[in-house]
Amino acid sequence: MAVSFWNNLLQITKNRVLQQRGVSLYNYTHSYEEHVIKKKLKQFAGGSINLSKDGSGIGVLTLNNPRLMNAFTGTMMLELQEKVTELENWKEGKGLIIHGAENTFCSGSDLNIVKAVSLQDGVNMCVFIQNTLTRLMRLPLISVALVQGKAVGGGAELTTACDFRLMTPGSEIRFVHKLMGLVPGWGGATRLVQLIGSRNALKLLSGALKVDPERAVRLGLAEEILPSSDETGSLEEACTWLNQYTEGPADVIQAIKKVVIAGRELHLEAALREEKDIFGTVWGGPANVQALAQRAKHK
Ligand SMILES: CCCC(=O)SCCNC(=O)CCNC(=O)[C@H](O)C(C)(C)COP(=O)(O)OP(=O)(O)OC[C@H]1O[C@@H](n2cnc3c(N)ncnc32)[C@H](O)[C@@H]1OP(=O)(O)O
Repeated sequence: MAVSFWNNLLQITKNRVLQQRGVSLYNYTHSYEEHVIKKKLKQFAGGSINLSKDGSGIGVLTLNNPRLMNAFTGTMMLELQEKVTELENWKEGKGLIIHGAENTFCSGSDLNIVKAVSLQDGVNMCVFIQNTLTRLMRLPLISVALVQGKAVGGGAELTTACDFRLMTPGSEIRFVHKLMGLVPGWGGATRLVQLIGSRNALKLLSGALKVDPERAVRLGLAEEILPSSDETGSLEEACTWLNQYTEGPADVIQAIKKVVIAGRELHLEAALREEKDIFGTVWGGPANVQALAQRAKHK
């Protein structure tokens, strides 16, 4: 009885800590020191991560390294962390679309890094980006990966850190890790299992299968296949798709995403408590007061 009480308390505390923004799963006891790996990542420069935020609360994050099919260089990993921090603090934000420049999504880690770094640095880079993608997944924004062209390796992993995936005709998601003698390390395997179940995840990873849009929809990995395959058209279509979920005040949309994160990540009792706390942030708020004053009916 006493043991289960303490275990429960430990679990709740752990979950609370993990839910806090910017808190890493790893620290120096895991031989992980963020400032050391950041210095290393600076040595692998190239490409950029661009963020544009519009007045309606939709952000567009562009992976921009088209010469290498938008592979992640070290400086892009650093920039992604900065943009995630900016998005965590975006009070007016409601939604986020992640896409790649020049009509392809992302080919994972820059292979020049993979070739150059030691085992310890490789693992620490993996920790760095896993932390960033965990924070991305927990953003209080509704996020969409717009998959055009190819999402390969770490690029496939990145798609799983978004709430939804929309694919254009002819695009493909492929976990090629096995062919590289690797397994996912950016959190992609864990998230894939949560998204499509362990049997399907095992098939995609062990077969390094090419997942076309039709298969992705069948597996529940993608929501929809967009009609356009051109860059501008598909971005507009992704925005329109997202708008149906982001209509309304930012504080309410953010609260909705937060209760879903709590339900997904916490044990039942902790999730219920968290839900109550989040409820308390919108009760009596402007949107609530206005809806009551208008005697809103929902026919
Ligand atoms: C835990 C992290 C795991 C990882 O992410 S490990 C990395 C996994 N990714 C890969 O192995 C991708 C290797 N690349 C490919 O398979 C193909 O390039 C890919 C993405 C299917 C695209 O094929 P194509 O459309 O035919 O284009 P292509 O091969 O001509 O590529 C254009 C140029 O981009 C380069 N490129 C593509 N992905 C890269 C990468 N990840 N790192 C470094 N360079 C990369 C490619 O070498 C080519 O350059 P070049 O024209 O030969 O000089």
